[in-house]
Amino acid sequence: LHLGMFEIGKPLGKGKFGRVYLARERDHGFVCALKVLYKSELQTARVEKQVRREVEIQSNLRHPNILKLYGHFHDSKRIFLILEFAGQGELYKHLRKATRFPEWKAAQYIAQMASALRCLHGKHVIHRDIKPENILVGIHGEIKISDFGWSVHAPGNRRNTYCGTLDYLPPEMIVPRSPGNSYDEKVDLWSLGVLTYELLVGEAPFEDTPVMTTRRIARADMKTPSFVSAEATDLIKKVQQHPWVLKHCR
Ligand SMILES: CC(C)CCNC(=O)Cn1cc(-c2ccc3c(-c4nc5ccccc5[nH]4)n[nH]c3c2)cn1
Repeated sequence: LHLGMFEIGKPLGKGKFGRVYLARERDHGFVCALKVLYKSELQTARVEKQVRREVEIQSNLRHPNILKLYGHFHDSKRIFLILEFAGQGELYKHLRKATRFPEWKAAQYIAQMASALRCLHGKHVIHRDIKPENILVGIHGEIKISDFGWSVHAPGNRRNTYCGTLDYLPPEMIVPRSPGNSYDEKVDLWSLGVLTYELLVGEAPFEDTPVMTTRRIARADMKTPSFVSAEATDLIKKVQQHPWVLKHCR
């Protein structure tokens, strides 16, 4: 595998590290998303180990709703990741355009997410960063979880710092808890509840100032608009009321 094998097309987006380009493999015309990471940048940010872990995690996952990492190679300065090309791009762009999705569409997306999470958790991988920005849409409208930058092999502990939106953080990653500070795959289920709400309502359930968001998450203080069906409200509440979640909130 080397760069010369690929024709590089338009930029597809900018991750926290490096850029992603549409690319086509010359010999067979295979279309993919080629992500370029600069070794110097990864060293400065001291994330080489995390990138190696993410590559190892993503390379071993085979699921229609998890973005595939086909392979990787590097030259003196850069690391190249050969990622699956998602034909319909980023989910959050579709969400912002539509404001909110009809229930049949949100329900299909959540079912696909639940299936992908069963696969991840089956391999004791916690994603920890489920949010619309990390979900892509394939050519047939199916969703693809991406960006395992924060995934860890369960059980995780809270010492890993976390940056990014608070909206999706579950209580136990916010509220100081009993010693041991470990949490498990259920953090992704909390985020799945938040994602369900956001797909149906168009904004996150605890969206507020950072301080208020933190407080509202810890109290599971959220209101669901009347246009959300009783069944969907029940599902979101079920995640909030789940004995495991409540136990960890006190
Ligand atoms: C090892 C680690 C640091 C990297 C592994 N994880 C990732 O690279 C996560 N990641 C995936 C992407 C990404 C971004 C955009 C796309 C696209 C895509 N398809 C599009 C269609 C229309 C418009 C925009 C599109 N972007 N397909 N596959 C992608 C993959 C960016 N970062």
